[in-house]
Amino acid sequence: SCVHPDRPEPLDLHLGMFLPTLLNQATPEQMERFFTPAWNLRIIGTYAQTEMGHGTHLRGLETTATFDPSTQEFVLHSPTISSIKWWPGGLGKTSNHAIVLAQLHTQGRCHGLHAFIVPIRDMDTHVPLPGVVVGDIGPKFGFSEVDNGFLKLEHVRIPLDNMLMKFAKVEPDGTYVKPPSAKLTYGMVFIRSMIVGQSALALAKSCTIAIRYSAVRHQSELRPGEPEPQILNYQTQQHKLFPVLAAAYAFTFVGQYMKDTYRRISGDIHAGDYSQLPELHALSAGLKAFTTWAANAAIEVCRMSCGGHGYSRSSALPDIYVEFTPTCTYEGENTVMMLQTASRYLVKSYRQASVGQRLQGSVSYLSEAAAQRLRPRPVSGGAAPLSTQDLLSLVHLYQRRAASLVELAAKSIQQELQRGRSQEEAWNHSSIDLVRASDAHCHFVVVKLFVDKLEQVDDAAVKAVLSTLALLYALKGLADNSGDFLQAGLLTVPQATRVSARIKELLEELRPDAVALVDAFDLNDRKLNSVLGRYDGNVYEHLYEWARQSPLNATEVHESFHKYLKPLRSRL
Ligand SMILES: CCCCCCCC(=O)SCCNC(=O)CCNC(=O)[C@H](O)C(C)(C)COP(=O)(O)OP(=O)(O)OC[C@H]1O[C@@H](n2cnc3c(N)ncnc32)[C@H](O)[C@@H]1OP(=O)(O)O
Ligand SMILES: Cc1cc2nc3c(=O)[nH]c(=O)nc-3n(C[C@H](O)[C@H](O)[C@H](O)COP(=O)(O)OP(=O)(O)OC[C@H]3O[C@@H](n4cnc5c(N)ncnc54)[C@H](O)[C@@H]3O)c2cc1C
Repeated sequence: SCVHPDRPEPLDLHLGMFLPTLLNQATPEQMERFFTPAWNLRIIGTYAQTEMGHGTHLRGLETTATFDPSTQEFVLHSPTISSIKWWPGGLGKTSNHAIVLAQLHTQGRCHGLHAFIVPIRDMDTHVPLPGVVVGDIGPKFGFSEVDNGFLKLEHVRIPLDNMLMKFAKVEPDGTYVKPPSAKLTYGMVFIRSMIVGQSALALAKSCTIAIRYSAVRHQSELRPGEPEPQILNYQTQQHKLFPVLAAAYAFTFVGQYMKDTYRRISGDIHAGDYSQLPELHALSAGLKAFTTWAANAAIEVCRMSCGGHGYSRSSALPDIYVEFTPTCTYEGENTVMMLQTASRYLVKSYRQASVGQRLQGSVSYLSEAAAQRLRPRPVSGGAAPLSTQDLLSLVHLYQRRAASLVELAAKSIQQELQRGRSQEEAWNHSSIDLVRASDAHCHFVVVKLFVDKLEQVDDAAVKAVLSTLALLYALKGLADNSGDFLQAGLLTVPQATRVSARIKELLEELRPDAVALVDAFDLNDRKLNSVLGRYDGNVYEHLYEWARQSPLNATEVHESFHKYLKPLRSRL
């Protein structure tokens, strides 16, 4: 539950990053010395990587760890104001240790970022240790339950074996031993993989609340003289909420896939096979960005679809938004993650496929596209016939859109180079296309995984309704991104018109099952914590009860009347 907290907590980083980083990067001796007491909450730790001046650019982090062979110690230091560690969760007041990422200096050379366990508070008194200046960074957009903190280290000494040495090592004489792969020290793949499941949970909660409320809320007049209809009967309300419902199912399946893939590949890595790490990094970075951006926007759609009561904290939707939205920033800012997937994986794979290499994994379609490019194009050149009913043909359409946008980005870089720009400038001047390519690749992966999952469903009725959701997810994505498909020659204007008509039919088909489909998430009232989303639908009575509990209603006449209003009146 540590990486799927219902509400942010000060121990999230201890459970979600400090312990997993020890598991991934500590030696057996260090596990003994640190993991056991950390598991028993004697040691409470955080993951202190980001500094005031750098969060994204890891190579730019300034904190130093300089090895002193005369005392067999590292000296940890924050050399500048911008090097002060800034943001780590639980750092301000809760943690007594931190895994500090610092530039390792030994024998006069810098060997880049490595992880060090630094005690920061006395284990008994909790007073900051000598050379440690630590505190909370102040109020934030949300996460008020978490003491995100700052940490300034003033020549703090720690023993040699406080550096996490499962991969890289420093010998007692200061000799640096390289890790088997420089990429192993990056980490963060675990949390990014878990965040995909968090996106699914945020969507499931939000659409459960909004769809249940839309089934009990009656408003306006559909047919003159008839009773006010459920707002869920309005086509616009269905058009807002049913694609979110479909995405909640889609991301649930992607979250499971991401977790399984993380487990499989990290197992290989522990066995010394690093070959799949690039795929895991690219997939976790891209899907973390894709699903959090989509979920972030969808939570707001759900809130606004509940009208005024959606803006009340009683709906829980404001809290879901405030707690979810930083996932677009932390654990790798989304744009940067999309660029990683494109530049470090998709374009590299495109170039390998272009010289005939057979690709594996989620980019195997780029080999197919490369082979296609070598075959003579059909004279018609037009878009293939479009079936708005056949899921496999829609998966293929998404695959071709992704291949087309990866090619467009790769060609943009080529054109920029031909204009005489440097490598770096050529990439920067193609970064909008690179992000679009990553987005299209991730979208294809999500649609494909959704359709693949249907093959595992035995119950015919369940398979039918999930297929309707998958169709809606795929066609809505097609409609929302019709420009990409039209530009790639994968869609014609008449076909786009048919897609819009089919979406309306699907909304109508889903209407009878909508409430059952959110009940199927099985999110109990305690977990939802929402008056609007109550399972019993008894909203108004509980809304009134909730309001009466407001602290402002503790007295009939609030003290502000006597303190401010009355004196003000007497002066007018
Ligand atoms: C409960 C939990 C709540 C969560 C609270 C939030 C916690 C946090 O936010 S912790 C801090 C998160 N911070 C980040 O994620 C930092 C994001 N920035 C980065 O990851 C890096 O700066 C990055 C990747 C963008 C660029 O790094 P840089 O050193 O320039 O690497 P770059 O040159 O792009 O790539 C070098 C190689 O490493 C690979 N690589 C990069 N990152 C990774 C990784 N994480 N894993 C594996 N490989 C990686 C690249 O694919 C590339 O491989 P190749 O050489 O084969 O192409
Ligand atoms: C709630 C919360 C909790 C956090 N918890 C932790 C924690 O526990 N531990 C920890 O170490 N950190 C933590 N962080 C910090 C977080 O990891 C960083 O904020 C995040 O990595 C983004 O880095 P930054 O803040 O420097 O933003 P920047 O990288 O400065 O981003 C600002 C803008 O610059 C753009 N940009 C940056 N680089 C590039 C590029 N190469 N190409 C194109 N555009 C670029 C970004 O897209 C963005 O639009 C937390 C942050 C938040 C909000």
